[in-house]
Amino acid sequence: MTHQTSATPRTIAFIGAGNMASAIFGGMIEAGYPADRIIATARSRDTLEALEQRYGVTTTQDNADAVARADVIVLGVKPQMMHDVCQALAPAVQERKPLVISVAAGITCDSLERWLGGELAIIRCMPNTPSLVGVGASGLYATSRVTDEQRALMDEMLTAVGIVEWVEEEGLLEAVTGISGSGPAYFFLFIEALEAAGIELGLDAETARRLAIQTGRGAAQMAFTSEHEPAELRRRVCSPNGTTERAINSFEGDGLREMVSRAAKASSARAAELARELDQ
Ligand SMILES: NC(=O)C1=CN([C@@H]2O[C@H](COP(=O)(O)OP(=O)(O)OC[C@H]3O[C@@H](n4cnc5c(N)ncnc54)[C@H](O)[C@@H]3O)[C@@H](O)[C@H]2O)C=CC1
Ligand SMILES: O=C(O)[C@@H]1CCC=N1
Repeated sequence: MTHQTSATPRTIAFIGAGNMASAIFGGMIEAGYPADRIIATARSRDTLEALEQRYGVTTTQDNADAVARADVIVLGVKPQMMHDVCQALAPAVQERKPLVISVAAGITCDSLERWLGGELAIIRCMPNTPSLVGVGASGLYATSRVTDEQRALMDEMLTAVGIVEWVEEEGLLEAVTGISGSGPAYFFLFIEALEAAGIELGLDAETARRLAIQTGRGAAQMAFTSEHEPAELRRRVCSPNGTTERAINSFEGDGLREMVSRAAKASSARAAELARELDQ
C-alpha cells in the first residue's frame, strides 16, 4: 500500500466504528496499513472488543481521547447522531485541528464545520461497504482548507480499499450516494431475486445461491476488465432468438431501466433530505 511513502503513517481515529468505518479500516489493514495506527470508538464495549480481536486496532469508548491522539478523524456515526457527536467533540477537535473526514450520507461540510467549532479542513466521503474486500468505490469532496498533502493522504487511505472519484461540487455526492453508496444493496437484492427464481425453477437453495452469486461476480469482473462496454457484453450473451433475449425482453418490457433510475434518484433525494432535516 502506498502509505509506505509517508515517513510515518498517520494515526487515524474512526469515531463510530460500525459497518462502514470498519469496512474501511478493515480493508486498509488488509492492504498493509499498520493496525496500531488505527483507533476505533463505539458505544458498546462488546463491539470494541470484537474489533480489537478481529483487526488488532486500538479501541476506546472515549471519542475525545481518540481525537486527542489522531492526525485524522473519520466520523462514522449515523447522520442522526452527527450533530451531538460533533458538538461534544468540538473542544478536542479545535485543540488538535486534525483533518476531518465524514462518511455520513447527507451531512454537509458547512454543518460539520459549524458543529465542530469552525476553521477546519474537511473531506466528505461517500464510500461503500465492498471496501471491506478491497473493491470499494468512494466519492470525495474537499473544502478549500484541505491541502494537497491531505488530499494525497485521503487518496492513499481509500485507494487501498477501492477506487476513488473526487467531485468538484459538494452536491454531486448525493448522486454518488444514489449510485455507489447505496448501490451494493441493489446488487445484493438482484442476487436474492435470482436465487429465489432459481428455487422456483427447481434448484435447491444452496445451488441457486452459489450460481446467482458467481454469476454476479463473473459479470462484474468481465465488465471491469473487458475492453467492451457493458451493453456489448450483454449483447454477446444474447443469441438471436435464444434464451437470454427472452429474458432481456422481459426485463425491458417490465421497465427495469426506469425502476433503476427511480431507485437511484430516491436514494440521492433522501441524501439531500437528510441534509435539510439534520442541519441545525
Ligand atoms: N453502511 C453503508 O453501506 C454506508 C454507510 N455510510 C454512512 O456511514 C455512517 C455509519 O453507517 P453504518 O456503519 O452503516 O452504521 P452502524 O450503525 O453500523 O455504525 C455506527 C456506529 O457508530 C457507533 N456510535 C453511535 N453513537 C456513537 C457515539 N456517540 N460515539 C461513538 N460511536 C458511536 C455505534 O456504536 C456504531 O458502531 C452513516 O452516517 C452512513 O450514512 C456511508 C456509505 C455507505
Ligand atoms: O443507507 C444509507 O443511508 C447509507 C448511506 C449509503 C449507504 N448506506
